[in-house]
Amino acid sequence: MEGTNNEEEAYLSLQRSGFIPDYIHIFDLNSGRKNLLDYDVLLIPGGFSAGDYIRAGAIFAARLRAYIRDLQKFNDLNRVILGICNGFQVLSELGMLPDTGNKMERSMVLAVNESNRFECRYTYFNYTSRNKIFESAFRDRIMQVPVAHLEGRVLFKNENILDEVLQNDQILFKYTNPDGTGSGYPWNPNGSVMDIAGISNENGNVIGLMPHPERVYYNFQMMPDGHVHEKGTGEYFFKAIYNYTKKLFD
Ligand SMILES: NC(=O)CC[C@H](N)C(=O)O
Repeated sequence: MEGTNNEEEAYLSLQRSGFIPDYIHIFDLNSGRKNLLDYDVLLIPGGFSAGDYIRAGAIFAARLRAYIRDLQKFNDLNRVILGICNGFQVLSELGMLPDTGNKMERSMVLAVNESNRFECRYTYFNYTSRNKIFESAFRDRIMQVPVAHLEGRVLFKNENILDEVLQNDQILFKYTNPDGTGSGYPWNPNGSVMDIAGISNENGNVIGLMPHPERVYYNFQMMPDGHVHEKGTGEYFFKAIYNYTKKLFD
């Protein structure tokens, strides 16, 4: 969509992980030239869709709502729907995240960062979930990953939603300091509740995260921090999705 600006890194990351990617513009859906259901994975990339007017992701989500049946079908087929940064904002606007109880009701927001400014720098996350897609790639690892957003502060509509999210093991990625012993600003760049950097739906196939693994596919894109990074965080991330998706067809 107009204002998206991370599609190329996303495309290349998918391609390098084994996928055969394709760009789909919202106009391709409007004209019927492309159909979401012809694909096995949908990635909504980062950017400033519609200039972040109203709220980041709100206009993109309103326009995607025309294809909500296809998105639901995608979901029913267990196919991965991934939203990175602006894509995460879109999925939460659509009610596809955290979607506790599978009702597709909007129950979270990505509010303006507590610092009230755009935060663009490296952060770290740790992985504490048992989500089947990322379990082997990330279990007990602290990963470095960049963020770049103004509206990244995860807030749930009420305590019940947070409780359900916790019960269902939907928190995938949490910001942490580099040794995994705590967080707080600046390690949590936005003030997200429980240091949330990324979550999934109840079933685990719809995933949203604020950090950008597609910007660190290679280890030379990682910030030198005294640790040996054999691979970029993005390679682990996208290959995990590729391996999961491939299994759906085996
Ligand atoms: N990198 C991004 O996708 C940014 C998302 C959105 N424009 C924000 O600033 O919050």
